[in-house]
Amino acid sequence: MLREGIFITGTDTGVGKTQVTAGLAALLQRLGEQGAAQREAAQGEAAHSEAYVRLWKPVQSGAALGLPTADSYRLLHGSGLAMREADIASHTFAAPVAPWLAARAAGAPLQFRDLVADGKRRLQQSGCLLVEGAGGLLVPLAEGKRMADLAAELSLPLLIIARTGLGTVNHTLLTVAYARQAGLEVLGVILNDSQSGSFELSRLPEAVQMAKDNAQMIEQFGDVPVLGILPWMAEDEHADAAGWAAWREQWTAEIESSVHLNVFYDLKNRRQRQ
Ligand SMILES: Nc1ncnc2c1ncn2[C@@H]1O[C@H](COP(=O)(O)OP(=O)(O)OP(=O)(O)O)[C@@H](O)[C@H]1O
Ligand SMILES: C[C@H](N)[C@@H](CCCCCC(=O)O)NC(=O)O
Ligand SMILES: [Mg+2]
Repeated sequence: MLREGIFITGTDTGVGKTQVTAGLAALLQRLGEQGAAQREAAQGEAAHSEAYVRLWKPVQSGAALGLPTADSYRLLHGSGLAMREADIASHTFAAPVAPWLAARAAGAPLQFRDLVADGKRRLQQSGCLLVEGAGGLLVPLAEGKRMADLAAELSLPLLIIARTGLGTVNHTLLTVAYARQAGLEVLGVILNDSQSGSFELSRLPEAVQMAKDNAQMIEQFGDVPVLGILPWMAEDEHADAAGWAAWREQWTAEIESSVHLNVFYDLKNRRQRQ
């Protein structure tokens, strides 16, 4: 059974939360469908589709619904989930700044209790809710509230996305330390090459070695699992449906071969749905 929900945060904005979340959603949904099809074939029943994964971006800033650069758009097309873009993002603001500020600039301040109620309602629906924050854990979200407060209020464990290169060790250890101080469970870290600028560059032996060394230091000094290291693999925001499907296939294959997925499953505490 997948966990009820996971909060995907990052060591910074632009580290690849959206890209990794979209790929994870596509992969976990496919694995859920494959498992169900196998069980149903074994029981001689017809296969039926179910939502094993759902996506939520509580607040996006620097975006407009329907624009290919919006996180909601990239989450939808990158995952291929059967959701509507407007259902993925609860609030969308134009200003490319922290949600608290973007909402104020739009004259529509965010109410933390409404965000929590929205999250609780979504968690009650079937499937694992993958929640993408904006920026990192301490980004201002609502009056007196930061991104970490939403994860804490919803009792969601964290997945931390971080860069692969120099500087990531400090940023990641700071994020882990703050999360634990705030009482948040950290499932693990994924190092994602969001900066190389070319597929080949990320395969350079020195870059690969640095990512591996960084992963080791993060595990040793942060006492936290690094679940995988993902290479540079650019999306094409302007792709058509077939283009997105082809990208998903490549990106999910990369995630499946590079990331330990065990921590996303909870065999003990979940109610049985099948
Ligand atoms: N593995 C990767 N290969 C190539 N490009 C990547 C990769 N990961 C991320 N990118 C690109 O880097 C940019 C930043 O990534 P992304 O938007 O996913 O970051 P984010 O952490 O979600 O940021 P935000 O805080 O704005 O939500 C995007 O243009 C994205 O397509
Ligand atoms: C505009 C960015 N892309 C992002 C908000 C990042 C806020 C970062 C604030 C900070 O840490 O200085 N918005 C979002 O993820 O919807
Ligand atoms: Mg994002």
